[in-house]
Amino acid sequence: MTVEKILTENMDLYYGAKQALKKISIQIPEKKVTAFIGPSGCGKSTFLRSLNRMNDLIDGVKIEGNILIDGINIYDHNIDVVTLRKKVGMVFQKSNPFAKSIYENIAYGPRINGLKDKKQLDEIVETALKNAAIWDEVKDRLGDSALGLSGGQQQRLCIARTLAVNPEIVLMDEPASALDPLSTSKIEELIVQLKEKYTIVIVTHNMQQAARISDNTAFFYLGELIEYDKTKKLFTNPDKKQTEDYITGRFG
Ligand SMILES: Nc1ncnc2c1ncn2[C@@H]1O[C@H](COP(=O)(O)OP(=O)(O)OP(=O)(O)O)[C@@H](O)[C@H]1O
Repeated sequence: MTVEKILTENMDLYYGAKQALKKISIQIPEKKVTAFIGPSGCGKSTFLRSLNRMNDLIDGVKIEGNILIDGINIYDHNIDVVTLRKKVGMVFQKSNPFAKSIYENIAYGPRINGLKDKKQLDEIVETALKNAAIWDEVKDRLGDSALGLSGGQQQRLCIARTLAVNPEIVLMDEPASALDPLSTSKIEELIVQLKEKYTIVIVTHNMQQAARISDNTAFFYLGELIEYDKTKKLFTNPDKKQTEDYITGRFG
């Protein structure tokens, strides 16, 4: 049975006077990978960022409609955004490790949440690095700078850093687009493993990637959600002509 984790109803988003998202209604299931695809500028990242209120940081953004996570409207006035962002973590296109050791990158989040016990921190660091499939590559050099890792390793480190604060949802904005094919396939394998424990929502420009790793795919175009279905169905037998034109490479 699939359990709904995220639900939006008639969500509109404006940057000043410009409407970037129009009446987005979607149900995103728990512990699955959901991919957002569509041409550049169609609103995928904007929508993704709305799911942990990252757009709050941009002046002039206005949101209407509902965004519910576990049935709770995340834009309610009594929502604590810091707690929300712990529950809904985010990984960006460009890996952004801190200029600190590998260990400190992972321990940072739990520490600012008040954890001081060295043994517990060690355990969290190890588990997060294992869950992000990078432990074996770094276990003998946890004290080295994270900046000495390869691009693909840095991205898995950033995923580990996100996992270390125990999120339930991980939002990923083109997490592999800056990586070589081998690192990309490692990230893809990792994403498929992560859905055992986490709800994953990923923006990708790469349709093959969406087809390989996601359970459900949403196709956005000009700020609208055109079609949303099981990935297999959407890529083999889409209902809408615009979806078909996009996935067959006729535009975008
Ligand atoms: N901070 C901002 N201020 C004003 N307009 C913005 C801002 N961020 C995005 N937009 C606009 O909102 C629309 C949607 O952009 P968004 O980045 O969400 O699209 P996208 O589908 O993720 O594109 P890409 O695939 O190129 O990243 C675009 O027209 C963009 O110019």
